[in-house]
Amino acid sequence: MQFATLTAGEVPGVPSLDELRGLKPLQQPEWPDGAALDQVMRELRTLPPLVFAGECDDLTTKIGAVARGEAFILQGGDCAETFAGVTAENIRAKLRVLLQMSVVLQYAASVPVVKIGRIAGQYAKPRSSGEETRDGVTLPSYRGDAVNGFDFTPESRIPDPQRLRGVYNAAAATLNLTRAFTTGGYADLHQVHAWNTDFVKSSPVGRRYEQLASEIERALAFMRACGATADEFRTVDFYASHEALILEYEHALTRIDSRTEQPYDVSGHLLWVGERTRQLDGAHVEFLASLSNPLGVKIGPTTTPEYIRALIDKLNPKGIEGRLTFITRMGAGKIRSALPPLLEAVRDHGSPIAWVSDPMHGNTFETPNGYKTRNFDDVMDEVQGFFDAHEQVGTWPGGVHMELTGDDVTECLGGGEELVAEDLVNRYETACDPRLNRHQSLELAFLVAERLRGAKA
Ligand SMILES: O=C[C@H](O)[C@H](O)COP(=O)(O)O
Ligand SMILES: C=C(OP(=O)(O)O)C(=O)O
Repeated sequence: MQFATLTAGEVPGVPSLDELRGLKPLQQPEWPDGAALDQVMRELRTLPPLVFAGECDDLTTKIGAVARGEAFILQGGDCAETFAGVTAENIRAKLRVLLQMSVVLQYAASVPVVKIGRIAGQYAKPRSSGEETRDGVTLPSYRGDAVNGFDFTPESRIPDPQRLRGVYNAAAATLNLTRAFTTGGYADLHQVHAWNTDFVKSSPVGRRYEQLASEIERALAFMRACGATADEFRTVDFYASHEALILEYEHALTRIDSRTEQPYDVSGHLLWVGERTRQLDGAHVEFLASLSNPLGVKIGPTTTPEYIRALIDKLNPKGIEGRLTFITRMGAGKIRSALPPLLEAVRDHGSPIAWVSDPMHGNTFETPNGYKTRNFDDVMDEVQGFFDAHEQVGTWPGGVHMELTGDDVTECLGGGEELVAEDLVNRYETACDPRLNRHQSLELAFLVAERLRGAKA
Protein backbone atom coordinates (compact mmCIF):
# COMPACT_ATOMS: atom_id res chain seq x y z
CA MET A 1 0.00 0.00 0.00
CA GLN A 2 1.37 3.41 -0.89
CA PHE A 3 0.30 6.90 -0.07
CA ALA A 4 0.84 9.81 -2.35
CA THR A 5 2.59 12.80 -0.83
CA LEU A 6 0.97 15.97 -2.00
CA THR A 7 2.38 19.40 -1.95
CA ALA A 8 0.62 22.69 -1.35
CA GLY A 9 -1.91 20.97 0.86
CA GLU A 10 -4.19 19.86 -1.95
CA VAL A 11 -5.81 16.47 -1.58
CA PRO A 12 -8.14 15.51 -4.42
CA GLY A 13 -11.72 15.30 -3.21
CA VAL A 14 -11.00 17.10 0.06
CA PRO A 15 -11.81 20.80 0.56
CA SER A 16 -8.61 22.83 0.79
CA LEU A 17 -7.67 24.34 4.11
CA ASP A 18 -8.46 27.78 2.70
CA GLU A 19 -11.93 26.62 1.74
CA LEU A 20 -12.44 25.19 5.22
CA ARG A 21 -11.17 28.37 6.82
CA GLY A 22 -13.62 30.29 4.67
CA LEU A 23 -16.42 28.41 6.44
CA LYS A 24 -15.32 30.05 9.71
CA PRO A 25 -14.64 26.88 11.70
CA LEU A 26 -15.48 27.08 15.38
CA GLN A 27 -13.20 26.22 18.29
CA GLN A 28 -9.98 26.84 16.36
CA PRO A 29 -6.83 28.26 17.98
CA GLU A 30 -5.69 31.72 17.00
CA TRP A 31 -2.18 30.71 15.97
CA PRO A 32 -0.02 33.80 16.40
CA ASP A 33 2.69 32.71 13.98
CA GLY A 34 1.30 31.76 10.54
CA ALA A 35 4.72 31.03 9.03
CA ALA A 36 5.59 28.59 11.81
CA LEU A 37 2.20 26.91 11.36
CA ASP A 38 2.76 26.51 7.61
CA GLN A 39 6.18 25.01 8.22
CA VAL A 40 4.82 22.44 10.70
CA MET A 41 2.03 21.53 8.30
CA ARG A 42 4.50 21.03 5.46
CA GLU A 43 6.43 18.62 7.68
CA LEU A 44 3.32 16.77 8.82
CA ARG A 45 2.23 16.26 5.22
CA THR A 46 5.43 14.34 4.49
CA LEU A 47 5.28 12.07 7.53
CA PRO A 48 4.08 8.46 7.32
CA PRO A 49 0.45 7.70 8.16
CA LEU A 50 -0.32 6.80 11.75
CA VAL A 51 -2.91 4.23 10.72
CA PHE A 52 -3.55 2.37 7.48
CA ALA A 53 -6.58 2.99 5.32
CA GLY A 54 -7.24 -0.76 5.21
CA GLU A 55 -7.59 -0.78 9.00
CA CYS A 56 -10.12 2.04 8.75
CA ASP A 57 -12.11 -0.08 6.30
CA ASP A 58 -11.96 -3.05 8.69
CA LEU A 59 -13.39 -0.85 11.41
CA THR A 60 -16.15 0.32 9.07
CA THR A 61 -17.03 -3.33 8.47
CA LYS A 62 -17.09 -4.04 12.20
CA ILE A 63 -19.28 -1.01 12.91
CA GLY A 64 -21.54 -2.25 10.13
CA ALA A 65 -22.22 -5.29 12.33
CA VAL A 66 -23.12 -2.89 15.16
CA ALA A 67 -25.56 -1.04 12.91
CA ARG A 68 -27.20 -4.42 12.13
CA GLY A 69 -27.52 -5.19 15.85
CA GLU A 70 -24.88 -7.92 15.82
CA ALA A 71 -22.07 -6.29 17.81
CA PHE A 72 -21.43 -3.68 20.50
CA ILE A 73 -18.93 -0.80 20.62
CA LEU A 74 -16.78 -0.05 23.65
CA GLN A 75 -15.12 3.32 23.08
CA GLY A 76 -13.15 4.91 25.89
CA GLY A 77 -10.12 6.73 27.14
CA ASP A 78 -9.00 10.08 28.49
CA CYS A 79 -11.00 13.23 28.15
CA ALA A 80 -7.78 14.94 27.12
CA GLU A 81 -4.58 13.03 26.48
CA THR A 82 -1.42 14.87 27.49
CA PHE A 83 2.15 14.63 26.24
CA ALA A 84 3.31 13.89 29.79
CA GLY A 85 0.83 11.02 29.89
CA VAL A 86 2.57 9.13 27.09
CA THR A 87 4.20 6.57 29.35
CA ALA A 88 4.21 2.78 29.15
CA GLU A 89 2.42 2.52 32.48
CA ASN A 90 -0.34 4.91 31.47
CA ILE A 91 -0.96 3.29 28.10
CA ARG A 92 -0.92 -0.20 29.62
CA ALA A 93 -3.36 0.80 32.37
CA LYS A 94 -5.80 2.31 29.89
CA LEU A 95 -5.65 -0.68 27.60
CA ARG A 96 -6.01 -3.07 30.52
CA VAL A 97 -9.22 -1.51 31.80
CA LEU A 98 -10.66 -1.50 28.28
CA LEU A 99 -9.74 -5.18 27.85
CA GLN A 100 -11.29 -6.02 31.21
CA MET A 101 -14.47 -4.14 30.33
CA SER A 102 -14.67 -5.77 26.94
CA VAL A 103 -14.39 -9.32 28.31
CA VAL A 104 -17.11 -8.51 30.85
CA LEU A 105 -19.37 -7.30 28.05
CA GLN A 106 -18.46 -10.03 25.65
CA TYR A 107 -18.72 -12.90 28.13
CA ALA A 108 -21.79 -11.76 30.02
CA ALA A 109 -23.79 -10.74 26.96
CA SER A 110 -22.24 -13.04 24.30
CA VAL A 111 -21.94 -10.16 21.87
CA PRO A 112 -18.78 -9.31 19.88
CA VAL A 113 -17.26 -6.11 21.21
CA VAL A 114 -15.62 -3.60 18.87
CA LYS A 115 -12.83 -2.00 20.91
CA ILE A 116 -12.02 1.64 20.18
CA GLY A 117 -9.77 3.89 22.29
CA ARG A 118 -10.13 7.61 22.76
CA ILE A 119 -6.43 7.45 22.22
CA ALA A 120 -3.44 8.51 20.11
CA GLY A 121 -4.93 11.82 19.00
CA GLN A 122 -7.29 13.10 21.70
CA TYR A 123 -5.13 16.15 22.35
CA ALA A 124 -7.46 19.02 21.48
CA LYS A 125 -10.48 20.24 23.43
CA PRO A 126 -13.41 22.45 22.50
CA ARG A 127 -14.18 24.80 25.39
CA SER A 128 -17.34 26.49 26.62
CA SER A 129 -15.41 29.71 27.03
CA GLY A 130 -12.35 31.06 25.25
CA GLU A 131 -11.05 32.48 28.52
CA GLU A 132 -10.38 31.32 32.04
CA THR A 133 -10.25 33.60 35.06
CA ARG A 134 -8.46 32.76 38.30
CA ASP A 135 -8.08 35.20 41.20
CA GLY A 136 -8.93 38.13 38.95
CA VAL A 137 -6.46 37.12 36.20
CA THR A 138 -7.95 36.24 32.80
CA LEU A 139 -6.05 34.15 30.24
CA PRO A 140 -6.96 32.15 27.14
CA SER A 141 -8.44 28.75 28.03
CA TYR A 142 -6.38 25.60 27.84
CA ARG A 143 -7.40 23.87 24.58
CA GLY A 144 -5.45 20.67 24.93
CA ASP A 145 -1.77 19.87 24.52
CA ALA A 146 -2.23 20.13 20.73
CA VAL A 147 -2.69 23.87 21.15
CA ASN A 148 -1.33 25.37 24.37
CA GLY A 149 -0.07 24.56 27.86
CA PHE A 150 -2.12 23.68 30.94
CA ASP A 151 -0.06 25.98 33.22
CA PHE A 152 -1.92 29.13 34.07
CA THR A 153 0.63 31.63 32.73
CA PRO A 154 0.36 33.99 29.74
CA GLU A 155 3.30 32.28 27.95
CA SER A 156 1.93 28.80 28.41
CA ARG A 157 -1.50 29.69 27.06
CA ILE A 158 -0.20 31.04 23.72
CA PRO A 159 -1.10 28.58 20.91
CA ASP A 160 2.11 27.03 19.59
CA PRO A 161 2.01 25.16 16.24
CA GLN A 162 5.09 23.12 17.20
CA ARG A 163 2.68 21.26 19.46
CA LEU A 164 1.06 19.70 16.38
CA ARG A 165 4.29 17.89 15.65
CA GLY A 166 4.21 16.85 19.32
CA VAL A 167 0.74 15.36 18.75
CA TYR A 168 2.01 13.32 15.82
CA ASN A 169 4.98 12.01 17.85
CA ALA A 170 2.87 11.26 20.92
CA ALA A 171 0.26 9.48 18.81
CA ALA A 172 2.95 7.45 17.00
CA ALA A 173 4.53 6.34 20.28
CA THR A 174 1.14 5.47 21.75
CA LEU A 175 0.05 3.48 18.72
CA ASN A 176 3.37 1.69 18.59
CA LEU A 177 3.01 0.40 22.14
CA THR A 178 -0.68 -0.26 21.76
CA ARG A 179 -0.06 -2.42 18.70
CA ALA A 180 2.67 -4.27 20.60
CA PHE A 181 0.34 -4.92 23.53
CA THR A 182 -2.65 -5.98 21.46
CA THR A 183 -0.76 -8.34 19.17
CA GLY A 184 2.28 -9.31 21.22
CA GLY A 185 0.72 -11.32 24.04
CA TYR A 186 -0.55 -8.81 26.60
CA ALA A 187 -4.10 -8.91 25.26
CA ASP A 188 -4.14 -12.73 25.03
CA LEU A 189 -7.40 -13.87 26.61
CA HIS A 190 -5.41 -16.39 28.64
CA GLN A 191 -4.16 -13.30 30.55
CA VAL A 192 -7.67 -12.55 31.75
CA HIS A 193 -6.60 -13.12 35.39
CA ALA A 194 -3.27 -11.35 34.98
CA TRP A 195 -5.01 -8.10 33.99
CA ASN A 196 -6.50 -8.11 37.48
CA THR A 197 -3.43 -8.94 39.59
CA ASP A 198 -2.68 -5.49 40.97
CA PHE A 199 -6.34 -4.64 41.34
CA VAL A 200 -8.15 -4.64 44.66
CA LYS A 201 -9.43 -8.20 44.53
CA SER A 202 -11.16 -7.70 47.85
CA SER A 203 -13.46 -5.02 46.40
CA PRO A 204 -16.85 -6.32 45.26
CA VAL A 205 -16.17 -5.47 41.61
CA GLY A 206 -12.67 -6.99 41.80
CA ARG A 207 -14.13 -10.24 43.21
CA ARG A 208 -16.86 -10.28 40.61
CA TYR A 209 -14.27 -9.91 37.87
CA GLU A 210 -12.14 -12.72 39.36
CA GLN A 211 -15.12 -15.03 39.24
CA LEU A 212 -15.84 -14.18 35.62
CA ALA A 213 -12.15 -14.59 34.71
CA SER A 214 -12.17 -18.07 36.25
CA GLU A 215 -15.20 -19.04 34.18
CA ILE A 216 -13.48 -17.80 31.03
CA GLU A 217 -10.36 -19.77 31.94
CA ARG A 218 -12.40 -22.94 32.36
CA ALA A 219 -14.05 -22.32 28.99
CA LEU A 220 -10.64 -21.89 27.35
CA ALA A 221 -9.34 -25.05 29.00
CA PHE A 222 -12.39 -26.94 27.78
CA MET A 223 -11.81 -25.75 24.24
CA ARG A 224 -8.15 -26.72 24.43
CA ALA A 225 -9.19 -30.16 25.61
CA CYS A 226 -11.46 -30.40 22.59
CA GLY A 227 -8.44 -29.69 20.39
CA ALA A 228 -9.66 -26.24 19.31
CA THR A 229 -6.81 -23.98 18.24
CA ALA A 230 -7.36 -20.63 19.81
CA ASP A 231 -5.38 -18.15 17.75
CA GLU A 232 -8.35 -15.74 17.81
CA PHE A 233 -7.91 -15.46 21.57
CA ARG A 234 -4.28 -14.39 21.41
CA THR A 235 -4.65 -10.95 19.84
CA VAL A 236 -7.34 -8.30 19.72
CA ASP A 237 -8.30 -5.73 17.13
CA PHE A 238 -8.06 -2.35 18.78
CA TYR A 239 -8.75 0.94 17.03
CA ALA A 240 -7.85 4.57 17.72
CA SER A 241 -10.29 7.46 17.64
CA HIS A 242 -10.37 11.14 18.53
CA GLU A 243 -12.33 14.31 17.90
CA ALA A 244 -11.18 15.81 14.58
CA LEU A 245 -11.05 19.32 15.96
CA ILE A 246 -7.90 21.11 14.83
CA LEU A 247 -8.32 21.34 11.10
CA GLU A 248 -4.67 22.06 10.34
CA TYR A 249 -3.55 18.81 11.97
CA GLU A 250 -6.31 16.68 10.46
CA HIS A 251 -5.90 18.16 7.00
CA ALA A 252 -2.14 17.67 7.05
CA LEU A 253 -2.65 13.98 7.85
CA THR A 254 -5.11 13.38 5.04
CA ARG A 255 -3.80 11.22 2.21
CA ILE A 256 -5.07 9.44 -0.87
CA ASP A 257 -5.07 5.68 -0.34
CA SER A 258 -3.55 4.10 -3.42
CA ARG A 259 -5.71 0.94 -3.16
CA THR A 260 -8.98 2.79 -3.37
CA GLU A 261 -7.85 6.24 -4.53
CA GLN A 262 -10.03 7.68 -1.79
CA PRO A 263 -8.98 10.23 0.86
CA TYR A 264 -8.45 9.04 4.43
CA ASP A 265 -7.44 11.06 7.45
CA VAL A 266 -4.69 8.76 8.69
CA SER A 267 -4.38 10.44 12.11
CA GLY A 268 -6.74 7.81 13.55
CA HIS A 269 -9.15 5.08 12.50
CA LEU A 270 -12.42 6.71 13.55
CA LEU A 271 -12.83 10.47 13.74
CA TRP A 272 -15.73 12.23 15.30
CA VAL A 273 -17.13 15.73 15.20
CA GLY A 274 -18.16 17.21 18.53
CA GLU A 275 -21.39 18.72 19.78
CA ARG A 276 -19.98 22.24 19.38
CA THR A 277 -18.71 21.89 15.81
CA ARG A 278 -21.28 19.71 14.06
CA GLN A 279 -23.08 22.48 12.10
CA LEU A 280 -24.46 21.05 8.88
CA ASP A 281 -22.62 23.51 6.64
CA GLY A 282 -19.71 23.99 9.00
CA ALA A 283 -16.08 23.30 8.20
CA HIS A 284 -15.79 20.18 10.34
CA VAL A 285 -18.76 18.41 8.73
CA GLU A 286 -17.58 19.46 5.24
CA PHE A 287 -14.15 18.04 5.97
CA LEU A 288 -15.40 14.78 7.45
CA ALA A 289 -17.84 14.30 4.58
CA SER A 290 -14.90 14.13 2.16
CA LEU A 291 -13.09 11.32 4.05
CA SER A 292 -13.49 7.57 3.78
CA ASN A 293 -12.85 6.84 7.47
CA PRO A 294 -15.67 5.63 9.68
CA LEU A 295 -17.15 8.76 11.29
CA GLY A 296 -18.84 9.68 14.55
CA VAL A 297 -21.03 12.64 15.43
CA LYS A 298 -21.88 13.72 18.97
CA ILE A 299 -25.60 14.23 19.35
CA GLY A 300 -26.88 16.50 22.15
CA PRO A 301 -30.38 17.05 23.55
CA THR A 302 -31.38 19.87 21.18
CA THR A 303 -30.89 17.76 18.04
CA THR A 304 -33.93 17.62 15.78
CA PRO A 305 -35.11 14.81 13.46
CA GLU A 306 -34.77 17.20 10.45
CA TYR A 307 -31.15 17.93 11.29
CA ILE A 308 -30.28 14.29 11.80
CA ARG A 309 -31.79 13.27 8.46
CA ALA A 310 -29.87 16.03 6.69
CA LEU A 311 -26.69 15.01 8.47
CA ILE A 312 -27.05 11.41 7.32
CA ASP A 313 -27.57 12.58 3.73
CA LYS A 314 -24.43 14.67 3.99
CA LEU A 315 -22.12 12.22 5.74
CA ASN A 316 -23.40 8.93 4.39
CA PRO A 317 -25.27 9.57 1.14
CA LYS A 318 -24.53 6.07 -0.13
CA GLY A 319 -25.87 4.41 3.02
CA ILE A 320 -22.67 2.48 3.71
CA GLU A 321 -23.00 0.21 6.75
CA GLY A 322 -20.57 1.19 9.49
CA ARG A 323 -19.74 4.57 7.99
CA LEU A 324 -21.68 6.61 10.54
CA THR A 325 -22.02 6.37 14.31
CA PHE A 326 -24.16 8.71 16.38
CA ILE A 327 -22.82 9.22 19.87
CA THR A 328 -25.65 10.54 22.02
CA ARG A 329 -24.85 12.76 25.01
CA MET A 330 -28.17 14.04 26.24
CA GLY A 331 -27.94 14.07 30.03
CA ALA A 332 -29.68 11.58 32.29
CA GLY A 333 -32.72 13.79 32.73
CA LYS A 334 -33.31 14.29 28.99
CA ILE A 335 -32.41 11.10 27.22
CA ARG A 336 -35.71 9.30 27.67
CA SER A 337 -37.64 12.11 25.97
CA ALA A 338 -35.01 13.42 23.51
CA LEU A 339 -33.71 10.18 22.03
CA PRO A 340 -36.82 8.24 20.88
CA PRO A 341 -37.90 10.79 18.20
CA LEU A 342 -34.38 10.68 16.74
CA LEU A 343 -34.31 6.89 16.72
CA GLU A 344 -37.65 6.87 14.94
CA ALA A 345 -36.49 9.44 12.38
CA VAL A 346 -33.37 7.42 11.59
CA ARG A 347 -35.27 4.13 11.47
CA ASP A 348 -37.78 5.65 9.04
CA HIS A 349 -34.99 7.20 6.97
CA GLY A 350 -33.61 3.68 6.49
CA SER A 351 -29.89 4.48 6.54
CA PRO A 352 -27.74 2.19 8.71
CA ILE A 353 -26.53 3.92 11.87
CA ALA A 354 -24.63 2.64 14.89
CA TRP A 355 -25.97 4.27 18.06
CA VAL A 356 -23.58 4.74 20.95
CA SER A 357 -24.24 6.30 24.37
CA ASP A 358 -21.83 8.86 25.80
CA PRO A 359 -23.27 9.19 29.31
CA MET A 360 -20.50 11.56 30.43
CA HIS A 361 -20.86 14.89 28.65
CA GLY A 362 -24.47 15.66 29.54
CA ASN A 363 -23.92 15.01 33.24
CA THR A 364 -21.13 17.36 34.29
CA PHE A 365 -21.51 19.75 37.23
CA GLU A 366 -19.32 21.59 39.70
CA THR A 367 -19.09 20.63 43.37
CA PRO A 368 -19.24 23.28 46.09
CA ASN A 369 -15.49 22.73 46.62
CA GLY A 370 -14.87 23.75 43.01
CA TYR A 371 -14.31 20.48 41.12
CA LYS A 372 -15.89 19.70 37.80
CA THR A 373 -17.36 16.24 38.32
CA ARG A 374 -19.94 13.64 37.34
CA ASN A 375 -21.97 11.32 39.47
CA PHE A 376 -21.71 7.59 38.71
CA ASP A 377 -25.46 7.22 39.28
CA ASP A 378 -26.23 9.89 36.63
CA VAL A 379 -23.85 8.22 34.20
CA MET A 380 -25.53 4.88 34.75
CA ASP A 381 -28.98 6.43 34.57
CA GLU A 382 -28.18 7.88 31.15
CA VAL A 383 -27.01 4.46 29.97
CA GLN A 384 -30.25 2.93 31.29
CA GLY A 385 -32.21 5.67 29.51
CA PHE A 386 -30.34 4.88 26.30
CA PHE A 387 -31.33 1.21 26.56
CA ASP A 388 -34.91 2.20 27.50
CA ALA A 389 -35.23 4.44 24.43
CA HIS A 390 -33.97 1.72 22.09
CA GLU A 391 -36.26 -0.82 23.70
CA GLN A 392 -39.19 1.54 23.16
CA VAL A 393 -38.44 2.11 19.47
CA GLY A 394 -37.17 -1.38 18.70
CA THR A 395 -33.64 -0.34 17.68
CA TRP A 396 -30.25 -1.66 18.73
CA PRO A 397 -28.31 0.06 21.57
CA GLY A 398 -24.96 -0.25 19.85
CA GLY A 399 -22.37 0.81 22.39
CA VAL A 400 -20.97 3.06 25.07
CA HIS A 401 -18.44 5.88 24.87
CA MET A 402 -16.71 6.65 28.15
CA GLU A 403 -14.16 9.05 29.55
CA LEU A 404 -12.13 6.75 31.75
CA THR A 405 -8.69 5.93 33.00
CA GLY A 406 -6.97 2.79 34.20
CA ASP A 407 -5.80 4.58 37.34
CA ASP A 408 -7.40 4.98 40.74
CA VAL A 409 -8.16 8.66 40.27
CA THR A 410 -10.87 10.45 42.24
CA GLU A 411 -12.65 12.57 39.64
CA CYS A 412 -16.23 11.22 39.47
CA LEU A 413 -18.50 10.79 42.49
CA GLY A 414 -20.15 7.57 43.65
CA GLY A 415 -19.60 4.02 42.46
CA GLY A 416 -18.79 1.11 44.78
CA GLU A 417 -16.15 3.17 46.58
CA GLU A 418 -18.84 5.79 47.25
CA LEU A 419 -16.57 8.74 46.46
CA VAL A 420 -17.87 12.06 47.80
CA ALA A 421 -16.94 15.65 46.96
CA GLU A 422 -14.28 15.76 49.69
CA ASP A 423 -12.50 12.77 48.07
CA LEU A 424 -11.98 14.62 44.78
CA VAL A 425 -9.04 16.51 46.23
CA ASN A 426 -7.01 13.25 46.55
CA ARG A 427 -6.32 12.34 42.93
CA TYR A 428 -7.98 14.81 40.59
CA GLU A 429 -5.60 14.50 37.64
CA THR A 430 -7.60 15.11 34.49
CA ALA A 431 -6.52 17.92 32.16
CA CYS A 432 -10.15 18.68 31.31
CA ASP A 433 -13.24 16.64 32.24
CA PRO A 434 -13.58 14.06 35.06
CA ARG A 435 -13.02 10.42 34.13
CA LEU A 436 -14.31 7.18 35.64
CA ASN A 437 -11.56 5.39 37.53
CA ARG A 438 -10.79 1.70 37.14
CA HIS A 439 -13.33 0.54 39.74
CA GLN A 440 -16.10 2.70 38.33
CA SER A 441 -15.31 1.64 34.76
CA LEU A 442 -15.52 -2.04 35.58
CA GLU A 443 -18.70 -1.55 37.59
CA LEU A 444 -20.23 0.20 34.65
CA ALA A 445 -19.22 -2.66 32.35
CA PHE A 446 -21.03 -5.18 34.58
CA LEU A 447 -24.16 -3.04 34.66
CA VAL A 448 -24.11 -2.50 30.90
CA ALA A 449 -23.55 -6.23 30.35
CA GLU A 450 -26.70 -7.04 32.32
CA ARG A 451 -28.72 -4.61 30.27
CA LEU A 452 -27.17 -5.82 27.03
CA ARG A 453 -28.07 -9.40 27.83
CA GLY A 454 -31.68 -8.22 28.14
CA ALA A 455 -31.52 -6.26 24.87
CA LYS A 456 -30.28 -9.35 23.04
CA ALA A 457 -32.97 -11.65 24.42
O1 LIG B 1 -14.70 17.37 26.85
C1 LIG B 1 -15.53 18.17 26.44
C2 LIG B 1 -15.32 19.61 26.47
O2 LIG B 1 -14.08 19.93 25.98
C3 LIG B 1 -15.43 20.05 27.84
O3 LIG B 1 -16.58 19.50 28.43
C4 LIG B 1 -15.48 21.53 27.87
O4 LIG B 1 -15.33 21.91 29.15
P1 LIG B 1 -15.56 23.40 29.64
O5 LIG B 1 -17.04 23.57 29.75
O6 LIG B 1 -14.87 23.43 30.96
O7 LIG B 1 -14.93 24.29 28.64
C1 LIG C 1 -15.93 17.47 23.72
C2 LIG C 1 -16.40 16.25 23.82
O1 LIG C 1 -17.69 15.93 23.79
P1 LIG C 1 -18.94 16.77 23.25
O2 LIG C 1 -18.57 17.25 21.89
O3 LIG C 1 -20.01 15.75 23.24
O4 LIG C 1 -19.17 17.86 24.22
C3 LIG C 1 -15.54 15.08 24.01
O5 LIG C 1 -16.03 13.96 23.86
O6 LIG C 1 -14.35 15.26 24.31
